[in-house]
Formats: sequence, C-alpha cells, structure tokens
Amino acid sequence: MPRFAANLTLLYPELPFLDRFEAAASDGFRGVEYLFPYEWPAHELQTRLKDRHLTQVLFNLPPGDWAAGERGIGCLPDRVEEFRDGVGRALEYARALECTRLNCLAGVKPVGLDEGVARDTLVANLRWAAQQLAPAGITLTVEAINSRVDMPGFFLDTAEKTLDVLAAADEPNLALQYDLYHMQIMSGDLIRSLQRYLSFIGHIQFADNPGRHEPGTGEINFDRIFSALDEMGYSGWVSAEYHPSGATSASLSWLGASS
Ligand SMILES: O=C(O)C(=O)[C@H](O)CO
Ligand SMILES: [Mg+2]
Repeated sequence: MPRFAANLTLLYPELPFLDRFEAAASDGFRGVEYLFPYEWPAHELQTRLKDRHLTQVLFNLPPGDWAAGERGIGCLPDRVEEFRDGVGRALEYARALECTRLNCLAGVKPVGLDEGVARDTLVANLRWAAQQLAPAGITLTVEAINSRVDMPGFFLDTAEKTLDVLAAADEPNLALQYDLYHMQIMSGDLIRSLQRYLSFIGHIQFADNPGRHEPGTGEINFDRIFSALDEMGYSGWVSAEYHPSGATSASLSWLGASS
C-alpha cells in the first residue's frame, strides 16, 4: 500500500495545530504536511516532528494574502519580487524541517491579465525557483486545482495545463502535484491519467468527491486506486487532504484497511 501522510491543516481540526503532530503519529502516520508553516517558529515544528519521528513531506510556498482570497502569486507579473522573497523564506523552513518537497500555487488569474503574460510569468518564476531549490535537493511541485468548485479562476486547473507549464520551465526538479479530488472534478478517468502522468508526478493528495471528505463518502474507488498506484510502482507520498466528516481518528478506516 502507498506511504500515507496526514495533511495537518485539514485533518484533526478538533485539536490546536501543534497538537495534531502527536495525534497523527498515534494514528499511525509517519509523514505529515500542511499548507503553510510560516506562522510558527521553525523550532516549534522541528520539535514536534522529531519527538514523534515524523517526516515533513511537503508545504506550500507563501501564497500572497490567503485571508484576502489569494491562492498563490506564481502567475502574477507585478508580484515577482514577492514570489522570490517567498522562495527564500520557504527554503529556510525546508532546511530546518528537512523537507525535500515544496509546492507552488500558481494563483488565480485576474480577469484583465493576458493569458500569455500570466503563463510566461509563471514559467519564469518556476524556473528561477527550481534553480534556487536544486542545491538543497528540493523538488518543487506544482498543483492542478479545480476551478469548478473550490478555486474559480485558478490558473492551472488541469494536469495537462500544468504539465505544459512544467515542460516550458524545463528544470529537472519540477514535478506535478496530483490531487485526486481536484482531478476527479476536472476530468475523472483517474487511474488512466495517473498511469499516463506517473513519471511527472512528485506528490499525490486525496479526498473523496463530492464533499472533500474521507474515502467512502463519495464516488471515488480508493481501494482500486491505491492498488493501482502500487501496481504502477509509485513510491512517493500519498497525503490525506480532506475535511473529516466527524472526529478525524474515526475517519481513518481506509488507513487501517491498508496497513
Ligand atoms: O487545495 C489543495 O488541494 C491544496 O493542496 C493546496 O495546498 C492549497 O489549497
Ligand atoms: Mg491538494
């Protein structure tokens, strides 16, 4: 079965954030991720990881003003300096947390911004960021996020668009972040698309659809998909990034069934 990680931003909402590491370890997770580390001192996070022998699997580059609705600044031409500062900040945390994977959110394209300008900006930003991160052994993933339900206007909303941008940026430490929930909404045909894009995938996340809750609450056949990932030889992390429909520990029967 795949190596499962817990997304601590979405899982264990019943606990204060810093207590979620302990809870995830007690439930059997060996890896954790979360959206952003930046509001906590790195040493606080380090201690929680070390105490429970957890691997920090991934976190996102700074996304701009999240509270104001920004969802990344990678495609915004007037924010390049801020993007670069954010890469430096993420690198500091990644070093402290021994994290070898960062994710870049492309952002929502403002209506008036030319598509080609947004794409060129993103390609240049990704190339620059990948080059900064490579000496530290860090892979930069780029996630395709559905624009139908969760993030209207998100610039990269399909695996195909994301791969096109990655090919243009053309750096060896760039990879696709494949979130089964978003891809089910945008295209479906999950197993065939995982097979097709396997060599480009650097990280996988999941939630059932509709609802973005745990496996078994929607239409996705997770047993079949997890087996298929094994059959394909996928050896990376697979992170649970869902809103538990009740207490988090009670939502983990998929983990018990698979370990
Ligand atoms: O929304 C998702 O699926 C993510 O993984 C991002 O990190 C941010 O929202
Ligand atoms: Mg995701």
